[in-house]
Formats: sequence, structure tokens, C-alpha cells
Amino acid sequence: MSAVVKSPGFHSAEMQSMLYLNGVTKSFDGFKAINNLSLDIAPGELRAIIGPNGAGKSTMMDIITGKTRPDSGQVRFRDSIDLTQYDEADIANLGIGRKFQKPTVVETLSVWQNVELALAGTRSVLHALFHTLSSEQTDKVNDVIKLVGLKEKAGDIAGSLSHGQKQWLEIGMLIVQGPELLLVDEPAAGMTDHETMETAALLKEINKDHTVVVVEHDMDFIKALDSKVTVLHEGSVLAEGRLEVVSANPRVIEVYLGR
Ligand SMILES: Nc1ncnc2c1ncn2[C@@H]1O[C@H](COP(=O)(O)OP(=O)(O)OP(=O)(O)O)[C@@H](O)[C@H]1O
Repeated sequence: MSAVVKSPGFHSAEMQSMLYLNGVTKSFDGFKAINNLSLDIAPGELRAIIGPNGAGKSTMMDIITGKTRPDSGQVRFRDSIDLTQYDEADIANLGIGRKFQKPTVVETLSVWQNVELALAGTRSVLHALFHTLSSEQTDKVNDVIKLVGLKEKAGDIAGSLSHGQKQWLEIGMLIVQGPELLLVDEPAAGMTDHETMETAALLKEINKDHTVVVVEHDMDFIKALDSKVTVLHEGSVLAEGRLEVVSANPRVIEVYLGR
């Protein structure tokens, strides 16, 4: 796997936060799914988010990506961009890529065509498939396919891939669009132990050029990421720090790890 596709402005000296949430609250029918949540992700960081079911992890991702509007609080990208003012499509275009749990690759197209389609973005499938890529674009597609470990499978139809390989393809389809911040929702769900470890290695590789926030329940995966961990509980941060530290926290053991 090789490093690929540099994100612009990644090492901007002035930027304090790639993602900054402050005092964010969101209620559904009076129930606070997100409760005064604050989170600060530095440029270039790899951050793992853990927490029990219903802690608010998905709602937090929905708020960052514009799918859900918070009732109050600040949500900022690259210090100055107020994400609450934008819709989902705008936020994707600003450079925030989200990978959902369920892969959405086109099963009847090849690995290569899926990445090509993702590069074409919002243009039509037909346009993407019959439009000739520049040599730079072709290199980009090939680099991404190599990065996600599917070089040998580039010509295979996506429907023939294993569950884990489909997840990697999906990650590649996001990377080719050049996001600065990548949000990844439970990538290891349904994977074999080997695929889980490969996925942790892939995200660490991707983190060389991108800020990455990953939500996951699999503690072996979290351990392999070897990153700062945020524990969410009842819509706010219960603990934050190295896994060794948060996993020794009695409250974290009580509400999550000890279950
Ligand atoms: N659209 C909605 N309407 C009503 N309640 C909601 C809605 N979305 C989320 N909730 C509630 O908000 C709380 C937080 O849910 P959320 O899905 O964000 O948790 P989670 O940490 O992602 O959980 P899991 O680990 O199970 O995916 C839950 O109690 C959930 O039922």
C-alpha cells in the first residue's frame, strides 16, 4: 500500500482545528441525543470514537455532515467554516468525506469503474464511463486502487469481492475525491479478524495525508489504530485520551467496556 493523493492545505501552519464542535446539542422529541458535546480534532489527526449503543455517535456524524441540524452549538471545519450553514452536498464538496457502514459500491461494475465513477463525482454514470480520463486521472485511480489493496482485483466486478474488500473499495472511492477530513462509520463491522487488522493499517496509511475520524466498537481494531480515543456517553464526552488511559477509567468500564 502506498501513500497517495495529497490533500491541499493539510499542513497549514495557522489552522488550529480541522473539526471543532463546541456545546452542540440535538434533541429528538425532547430526548437529548447530543448533549453539550465538544470535540476538537487537530489537522492530521487520527481519532477513534467509541461508546455504547445510543451514545450519539451516528447523530454526531450526521451533524458534522449536514444530515442533521443541531439545536445549538458550534460546528466548524478548518477553524472558520460554520458547517451548520451548509447542506450535505455542500459539506462533501468542502472536503468532508463520509463512509457509511453499509457499502454502496455498484456491484455490476469493476473495481476500476467504481473508482472512476467516484472520481467523476456528480456526473452521470454514462458520462463517466465513456469519458476518457486524462493520464493524471488514470494515475489517480490506479494509485487509489493500489492504496486500498485491490490492485490485483482492479478488473474484477465489485460484486465478486468479499465484504471486507467492498469496504476498502468504498474507502478508495472516497479518497479519490480528495477529502481533507474522512469520517468512517464502523468499518470493521462484519469483517474477519484479518480484514479488521488490514483495515486499521489502511486507515493509518490514509491518515498520512488525511485527517481521519473513525467510529468503531471493535476494541482490537481501536487498539491497532493506536490513536487518541474519545468515549461518548449520553451525547457527550465521557473520557478522552490514549486507549490505555481511557480503558482504565472506572466510568468508561461501567458504561461501556465492562458490559
Ligand atoms: N431521528 C431520530 N429520531 C429519534 N431519535 C433518534 C433519532 N436519531 C437518533 N435517535 C436517538 O438518539 C440516540 C443516539 O443515537 P445514535 O444512533 O446517534 O447512537 P450511536 O452511538 O450511533 O449508537 P450505535 O452504536 O447503536 O450506532 C438514541 O437513543 C437514538 O434512539
